[in-house]
Amino acid sequence: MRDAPDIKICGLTSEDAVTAVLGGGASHLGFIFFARSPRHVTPERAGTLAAPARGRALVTAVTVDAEDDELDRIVAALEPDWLQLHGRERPERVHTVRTRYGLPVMKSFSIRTAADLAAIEAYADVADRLLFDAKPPAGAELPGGNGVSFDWRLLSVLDADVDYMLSGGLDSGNVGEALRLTGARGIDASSGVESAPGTKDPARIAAFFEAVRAARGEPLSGARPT
Ligand SMILES: O=C(O)c1ccccc1NCC(=O)[C@H](O)[C@H](O)COP(=O)(O)O
Repeated sequence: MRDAPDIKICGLTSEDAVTAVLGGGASHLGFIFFARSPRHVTPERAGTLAAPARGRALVTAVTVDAEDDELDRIVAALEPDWLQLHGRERPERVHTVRTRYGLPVMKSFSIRTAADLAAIEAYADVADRLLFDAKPPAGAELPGGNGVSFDWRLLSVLDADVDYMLSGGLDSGNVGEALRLTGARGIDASSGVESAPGTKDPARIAAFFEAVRAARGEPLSGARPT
C-alpha cells in the first residue's frame, strides 16, 4: 500500500478548528495571510493558534506575492515550518524566499487545462513541493480557498517523482476519488471542511479524515477495536 498521504487543512482561524485538525491527524496546518480572505489571521494570532501543533504537525504560512517585510513579520511571529507561495511568484522569487528564510517552500499553481501544467518545469529546482489548486472562477476575490476543483485526470502526465499536494474543492465526498485518480502524496482542504467561509466545522473536518482513511482501507476511528 502507498504511504498515507500528507493532509493539510488550510485557513485555520480558531482554537476549536486547530484541535479538530490535530485530532484528525493532519500533517500540516495552514494559516492564511491575505487581507481579503475570510480566513486571514495576523501573524501573532497564527502564532498563538499554532502552539498546540508544535511537534505534531507542520505549520505552513500561506502568502500571496508577499514582500520581504511582510514575510519577515510572519516568520518572526509564527516560526512556520513551511512557506506556501500562493501568488504569481516567479522562480527567482521562490529561490530568494527559500534562501532568505532557510525554510522549505511550497509553490502553488492554478490549474484548469493541461497547458497550465507547463509552468511547473521552471520551478523544479527552486520549490520543495508543488501545490495544484483550481484556477479561481472569473471574478473571484481570492487566489485560493474558492472550493472549486479541476479535472484531476490532467495530473496523469506528471512524472512519478513530482511531489505535489492536491487541492481545490476537496471534501469528504470527493477526496477518496481524488486520491484514487491521482495517487497524490499530499492533499489540502479548506472550504470543504467549513460551515461558512472562514468557519471550520469540526464535524466536517472529522468526516474528511474518515473519508481519507476509508479510501485507504484503514479502520474508521469510530470502528476501531477497543
Ligand atoms: O483559503 C484562502 O482564503 C486563501 C486565500 C488566499 C490565498 C490562498 C488561500 N488558500 C490556499 C489554500 O491552500 C487552500 O487550502 C486551497 O486553495 C484549497 O482551497 P479550497 O478549494 O477551499 O479547499
